[in-house]
Amino acid sequence: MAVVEVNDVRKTFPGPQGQTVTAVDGVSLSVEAGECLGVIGESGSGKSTLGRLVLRLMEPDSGSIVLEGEDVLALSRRELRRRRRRWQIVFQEPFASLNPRLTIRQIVEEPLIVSKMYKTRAERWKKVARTLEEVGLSGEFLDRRPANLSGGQQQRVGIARALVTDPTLMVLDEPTSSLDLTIRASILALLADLRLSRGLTYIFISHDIETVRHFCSRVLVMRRGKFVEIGTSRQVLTEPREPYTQALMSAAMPPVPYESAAARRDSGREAVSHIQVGNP
Ligand SMILES: Nc1ncnc2c1ncn2[C@@H]1O[C@H](COP(=O)(O)OP(=O)(O)OP(=O)(O)O)[C@@H](O)[C@H]1O
Repeated sequence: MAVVEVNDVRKTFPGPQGQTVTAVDGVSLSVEAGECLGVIGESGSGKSTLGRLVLRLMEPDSGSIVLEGEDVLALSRRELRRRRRRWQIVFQEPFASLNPRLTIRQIVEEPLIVSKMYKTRAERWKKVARTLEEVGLSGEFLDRRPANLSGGQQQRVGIARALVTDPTLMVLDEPTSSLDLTIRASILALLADLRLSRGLTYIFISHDIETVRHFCSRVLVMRRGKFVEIGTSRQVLTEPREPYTQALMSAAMPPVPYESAAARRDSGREAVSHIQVGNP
């Protein structure tokens, strides 16, 4: 079943000199349950705008967006708020996306309050602690504030905040690009494990072609708001049809190694040799 069906979506913004910037220009895509679709393209190609449109965090000018069979654009604000718990986002800059005045417990609890998932605070706090544990943060983090955490820990909180409402779909908007290389690997390993253990569907937005190659089964290439090509990562990133994709690839960075727990189990190795999957 397709979790995401986007058809001919378009979004314009007023530009700085009074002109119109077309950020997303007639893009269509679909994502199957449990799949990870990578979205790549150079800076300004419309990837983040597309990610926000899919979750209706901004309104498209035209097109249709269907999530889990629901016409998202037909939902009232109230209905959308209720459904939001199933469709979440993880942002690029964890610190900027976390309210510095709140404790980690309050930050991760907030989506539960908004979605009215639990009746009592005790139930919510239990769920918050369980979710933080799932992303590798122990109870000692509950009463800390974002500024007292490392970048990797902050992004784990960002992931916990998205995960706490038990979503089916997560848009990951460059979730590791602000992090150091080794920390990046451990966050990617966490995201890969969560996808398998929870059966999550991901839209993974990234500049980093090698990460997308390892992380996603299919990839969509965008240029200046437009769809360039889509296909399996193997096909698009080994034998790209479009010259633009070839050009992107020739500017690509070396790979970030990571290994999911499932891959480690499958290969009979629990410990990871080339990266630290810890709690940076
Ligand atoms: N809120 C906004 N107001 C005006 N213009 C915007 C807004 N958001 C995005 N844009 C413009 O839309 C275009 C696409 O931006 P977008 O951030 O979606 O691209 P991107 O591929 O995600 O880039 P990056 O990789 O740098 O994050 C850019 O020209 C950008 O300047």
